[in-house]
Amino acid sequence: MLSYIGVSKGYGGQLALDGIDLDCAEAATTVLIGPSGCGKSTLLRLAAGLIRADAGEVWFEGAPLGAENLRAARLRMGYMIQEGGLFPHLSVRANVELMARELGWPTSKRRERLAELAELVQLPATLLDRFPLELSGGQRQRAALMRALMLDPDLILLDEPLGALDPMIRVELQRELAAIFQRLHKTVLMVTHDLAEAVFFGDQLVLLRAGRIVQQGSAQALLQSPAEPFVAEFVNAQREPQRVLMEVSQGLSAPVF
Ligand SMILES: Nc1ncnc2c1ncn2[C@@H]1O[C@H](COP(=O)(O)OP(=O)(O)OP(=O)(O)O)[C@@H](O)[C@H]1O
Repeated sequence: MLSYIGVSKGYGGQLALDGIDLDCAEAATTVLIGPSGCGKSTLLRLAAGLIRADAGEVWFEGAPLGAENLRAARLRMGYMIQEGGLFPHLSVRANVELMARELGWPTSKRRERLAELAELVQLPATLLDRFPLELSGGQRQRAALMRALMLDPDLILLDEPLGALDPMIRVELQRELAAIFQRLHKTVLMVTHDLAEAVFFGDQLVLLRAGRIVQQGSAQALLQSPAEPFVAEFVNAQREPQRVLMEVSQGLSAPVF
């Protein structure tokens, strides 16, 4: 569904990604983890076509992403950037409905989808007519998630989607989202700083360091057979590494919080 083939990307002469080869399998969730600045968001931006690789190619649905197919591809992707990226001059409703309006969805269809998504992310209907600055950080994040899901995309790109949520809503939304992704066979590429969340969502975990993939595979492999000392260091730097390890060994039956 989405593949990176020998992808490198630099900003102003500084290499942010260095020869990335990665396959994000269809109907599976791939989670990018790694220290700040290792290139996670850059991988999402490349998939969304916001930036172009200096070397290598990004393939989506069997074709390399390029000027000629980008718009059509983008309509099949939902992308939630870090901090949400809502337009400040538009209400939540207008933000979420933006692309659906542009595509000519009738009002009834837009309203129906909006209500469905508001229920999913537990955003009270009374907040839909507010502007982003009139919401809390967690409410903004939920609105941004609604916008990313509005067109029912095949590929969902999520950059720290649940970071600003309070723990209770976060756990509930994790469960709901994971169930939806699975039920609707969504292909998801997600960034999180939280290893427990990565383990919960990820069919495949990809650990990056300084623009390179250090290890990729199942949570079990990553946690129980680290490819190099850095992997274990990264795991041990988490808030509760033992708990994450224990949950993994018990079969990932529940969110590890
Ligand atoms: N627009 C830009 N101009 C210059 N440098 C950039 C730009 N965007 C990212 N970088 C640099 O590229 C590297 C990778 O950035 P990226 O945002 O992909 O990292 P990240 O892993 O998502 O980090 P974080 O976890 O902190 O969000 C970093 O060193 C960052 O400073």
